[in-house]
Amino acid sequence: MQRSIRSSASTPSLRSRDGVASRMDAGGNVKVVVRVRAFLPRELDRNAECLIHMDPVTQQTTLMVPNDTDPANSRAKSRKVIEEKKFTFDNSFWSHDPCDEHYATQEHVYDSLGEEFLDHNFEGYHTCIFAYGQTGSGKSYTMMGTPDQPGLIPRTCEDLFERIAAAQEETPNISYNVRVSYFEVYNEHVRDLLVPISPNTPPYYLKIRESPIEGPYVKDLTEVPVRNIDEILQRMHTGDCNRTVASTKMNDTSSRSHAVFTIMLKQIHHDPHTDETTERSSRIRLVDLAGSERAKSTEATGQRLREGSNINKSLTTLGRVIAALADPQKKSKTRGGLKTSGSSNTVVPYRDSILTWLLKDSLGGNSKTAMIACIAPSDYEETLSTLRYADQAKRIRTRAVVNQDSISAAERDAQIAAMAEEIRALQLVVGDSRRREKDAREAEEKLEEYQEQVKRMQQKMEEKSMVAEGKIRSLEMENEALRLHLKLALESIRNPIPSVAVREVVPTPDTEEPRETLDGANKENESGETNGKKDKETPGEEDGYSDEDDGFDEEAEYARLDREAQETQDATFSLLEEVRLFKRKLADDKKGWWPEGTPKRKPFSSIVNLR
Ligand SMILES: Nc1ncnc2c1ncn2[C@@H]1O[C@H](COP(=O)(O)OP(=O)(O)OP(=O)(O)O)[C@@H](O)[C@H]1O
Repeated sequence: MQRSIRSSASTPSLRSRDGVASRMDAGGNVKVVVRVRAFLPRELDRNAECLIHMDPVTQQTTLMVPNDTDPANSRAKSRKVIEEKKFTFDNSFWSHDPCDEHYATQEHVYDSLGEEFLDHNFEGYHTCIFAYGQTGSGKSYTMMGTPDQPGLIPRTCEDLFERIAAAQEETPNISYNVRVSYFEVYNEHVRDLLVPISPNTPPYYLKIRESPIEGPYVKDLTEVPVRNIDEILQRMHTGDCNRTVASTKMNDTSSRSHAVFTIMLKQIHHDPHTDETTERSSRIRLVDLAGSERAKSTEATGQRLREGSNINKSLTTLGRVIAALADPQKKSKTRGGLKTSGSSNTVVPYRDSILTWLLKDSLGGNSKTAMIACIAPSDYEETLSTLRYADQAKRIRTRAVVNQDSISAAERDAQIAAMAEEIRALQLVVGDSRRREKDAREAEEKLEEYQEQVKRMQQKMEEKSMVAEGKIRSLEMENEALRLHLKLALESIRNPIPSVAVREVVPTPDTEEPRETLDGANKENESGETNGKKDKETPGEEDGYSDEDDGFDEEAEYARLDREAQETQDATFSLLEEVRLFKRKLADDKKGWWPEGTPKRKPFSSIVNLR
C-alpha cells in the first residue's frame, strides 16, 4: 500500500473550541460525486461503447444514447424516449481511461472527498460516505480498492493516524482514542464482521436497538480499540474476508451485502492553564452498498435471487428515503395511504429496511454525508437509474452538529466525585451479594448436615420399629400358646378322662390256663371275693378315680383346679394388657415421628435426594 498520502487538510486542533456543548452547522446538502470505471474484459470482448462523457471543468456528466450494435443495451432500445441526459454533481471522476489527462486515480478520489470529510471528523462532526451503483460498477474498488490501489477506507485510516501523530507532536495535551467496528447487512440481518466465522455453526445475527441520544444502533457489536495504522488495517482486512461475496454474471466477486466500516474518533484536550477538559467525539461511517441490479441482468436463481430481492428491497427503501428527504413537501402528501401535511410531518420510511434504519442519522440527521455514484461505462438503463438516484440525493439536507463537551475543572471534579460515589455504591452491592452468596453457601451446608441427621434418625426408627414388630410377634405367639394351654386345662377339668379297666391274665390251677381279670374295681371285687377283705391301699390308688377311694376329696380337687385356671387366666389377661399398652406406646412413638398427615415414610433413596 502506498504511504505517500499528502494531506492539505487543516491540522487537527481543538483550539477553536468555543466552549459550547455542541455547535450546529448551518446545514448542508449531501455531497454527491460520480465515478465511471474502465471497461472490463467482458465489455472489451463485446466491443462495448462508452456512453459517458465528463466535463472536468463543469463537473457535468453526460449519458449518451447507445448505438444499435451493443446487445447489452437492447432493453434501452425498447424505451419510448431514449435521449442524452446531463447531470451535474459535486465531482465527476473520470476513471475510464488511465491514459486520459483527467483520469481520476484512487488518490484523486481520496484527496477531493476523503480528506475533506476527515477534516470534518477532526472538527467533531459525524460523517458518512456511501458508494452506490449497479453490480460491478466499481463500488468496492472505490471504497476498499486493491493492495496496489487502496481505496477510500484504507486511505482514510492511514491519513487519520498520520494526522494523529502529527497533532500529538504539535500539541501533547490532546489524547486520541480510536475504535473501529465493521458489520454487514445481509438478507435483512446484521452480522458482525470482526467476529471470526466458525465453520459448521449457523451465523449469529445482531439486533438493532434505538437510543434517544445515539439513535438506532447495533446491539453487542464488536468495537475494537486501535492504536496505529497496522492495527486498523488488520481489522479492516479481517472484516473484509468475512464479508459475504459471490460470483454473479455481472461480477466475479460481487458483494452480496451492505458493508458498514465505522471509525469512532475521540479527541480529549486538557488545558493545563485552566484545567479544563474538552472532548470531541466523531463517527466516520464508510459504506459499501451491495449492487443495485435487475434479476434478469444477473441471471440469478435460488439463493442469489433471494439475496438480490433483499438487496433491492433495502436499496428501494433507500431510494424512497432519499426521495422523502430530498423533496419533503412533495412526498409528504401520501405514504402508504397516510396523508401528512408540511415538511415537518413528512414520514420518512427509515424503518422499512435494516439498512435505512441503521443509516437514519447519516441520511437525514446529525451527519455530513457524501454519496459516490459508481457507474459502468456502457449500460444505458442502469447508469440512468443510478444517475437519477444520485441527482435526487443532492437535494438532501442534513443537520450536522459538532459533538463536543467542555468541562471545567470544578465540573470534572464533581463528575469524578459522582463516579467515585457510584463505584462505591456498586462495590457495596458487589460486597453485599458476595456476603449473601456466602450465607447461602453456609445455609446449604447446614441443610445438608440436617438432612444427614434426619437420615440417621429415620434409620434408627426403622431399626426400632423392626425390633418392636418382632417383640409383638413373639408376645402374640406366647399369648396364643397360653390361651391354648388354658383351654386344654379347662377342658381336662370339665371332662376328666375316665379310668380304663386293665385285664390281668391269671393262670387257674385246673386248666393252668391264664385267666383274664379286670384291673381296678373288678379286680378289687374279685380280690374281695377271693380274699374276703379289701386289699391294703397302694400308692397307685391315690390318683383317686375310684369312687370307693376314701382318701380323695373331689370337691377340694375341683376347687384347686378352678383356682389354678383362674390364676392362669388372670396372668394371661395381664399379659394381654401389657401387650396392648406396648402396642399403644409404639403407636404414640410413631405419631411423634410421623405426625398426622405426613405422607408414608419415604424410601431411603428419596430422602437422600430431598433437596
Ligand atoms: N476505477 C476502476 N479502475 C479499474 N478497475 C476498476 C475500477 N472500478 C472497478 N474496477 C474493476 O471492476 C470490477 C468490478 O468492480 P467492483 O467489484 O468494485 O464492483 P462493485 O460495484 O463493488 O460490484 P458488486 O456490487 O457486485 O460488489 C473489479 O474487477 C474492479 O477491479
